[in-house]
Amino acid sequence: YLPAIERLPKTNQDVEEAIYEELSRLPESYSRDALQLNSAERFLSNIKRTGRWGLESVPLQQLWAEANSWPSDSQLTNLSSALMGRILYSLGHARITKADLDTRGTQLKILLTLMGEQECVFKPKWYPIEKSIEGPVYAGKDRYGSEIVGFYLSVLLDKPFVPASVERTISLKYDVLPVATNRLLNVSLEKENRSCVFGQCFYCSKEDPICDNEGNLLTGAVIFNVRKSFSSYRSPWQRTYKKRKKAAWEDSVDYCSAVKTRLHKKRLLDLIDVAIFDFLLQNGDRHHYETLDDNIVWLDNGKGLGNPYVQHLDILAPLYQCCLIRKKMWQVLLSLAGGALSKYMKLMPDIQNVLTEPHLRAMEQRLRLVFATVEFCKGRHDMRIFDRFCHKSGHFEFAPNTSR
Ligand SMILES: Nc1ncnc2c1ncn2[C@@H]1O[C@H](COP(=O)(O)OP(=O)(O)OP(=O)(O)O)[C@@H](O)[C@H]1O
Repeated sequence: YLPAIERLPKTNQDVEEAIYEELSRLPESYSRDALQLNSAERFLSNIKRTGRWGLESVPLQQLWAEANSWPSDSQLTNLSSALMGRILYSLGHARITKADLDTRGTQLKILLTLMGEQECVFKPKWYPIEKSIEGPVYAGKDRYGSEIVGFYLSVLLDKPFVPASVERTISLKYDVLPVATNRLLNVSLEKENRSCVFGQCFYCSKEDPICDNEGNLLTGAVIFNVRKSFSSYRSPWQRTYKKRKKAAWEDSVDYCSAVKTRLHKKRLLDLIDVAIFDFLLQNGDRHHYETLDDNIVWLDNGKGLGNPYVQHLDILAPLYQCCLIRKKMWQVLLSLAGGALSKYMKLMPDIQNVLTEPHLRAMEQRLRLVFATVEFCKGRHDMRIFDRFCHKSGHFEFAPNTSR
């Protein structure tokens, strides 16, 4: 055996190999029977409260007013609201009264206004859900299902920072173009007798429009548009998006010490929370992050669910380079072990339309990789580092040993 110091990984590749080694001997305790998740149970029972989606009639204006009152310093979405089911139902069914270009971001999206004056973002379905996206983690166009599964995953993680998101099938021909603004009409066309929109964005082109199918229908994600302004920051773990050029974080195992000098601890722990969420979802394109009242909001989750046969462990770099995790996040992750993640994901509304079995299995495997990463950190560092958590005051504290 090498002395401990010589066994310390020198590159990120060594770290990833060490994590896989930990995975191969992950303690049994990480496979214990699934626990009951109170937050998810509450969410599900609220959805079912008044029929499948909460069909009792509440005026739409009142409903949207409620949803718009949620975003604050502690949440974007009130996951325990009794009106949640009704809001999801309305996102999926309320009449579209206006449709406009959404020029934010780099990918095609449409800004819909629903009856009752609620704006939402429509991200279309570009691929069948079974399609595996090859190439780098950021390859391909948005996956609409990733936005929806991202919302459900935020429920399971008890992190209310993802806007409500549902699957919806609309008709460009009958629902959208008749109420479209001129600027949206200007970027629409007819192709082989079907209505299409090519939009206006970095990756938009007339040659690559999104179109109704032969039945004049188009499926996508309808995402509640949060009426707040966010501050945007470059992620310290941003990729270079160039094959031959590595980012600083990819080149050094000790990268986190530099980040710690620039960011306060709460922000760092927030970034680690998001990295875990992104890793589970395989959302590897968080080049920037946005905050509301100093909390990171988990917007733009459309690059997940690309390839269920690849893990992209480097999305977890903030965790394995800093070896810090918020205590609450850790406890929630433990409660998802032993199959609870799959069990609750399968209970989410219409999940089979957006999440395939291979993707769900991949999420389970990634959860185990998160556990293996924590085991790696425990082996490499003093256990107290891993046990650190953050008080509201922003100071690190040492918690009692939480090993299982
Ligand atoms: N549901 C929403 N509520 C409020 N703002 C939103 C919402 N969705 C997107 N935005 C805003 O629009 C911006 C662009 O959206 P998004 O990141 O989803 O698009 P994108 O095309 O994937 O962008 P990029 O390619 O730059 O990642 C976000 O950074 C955010 O500021």
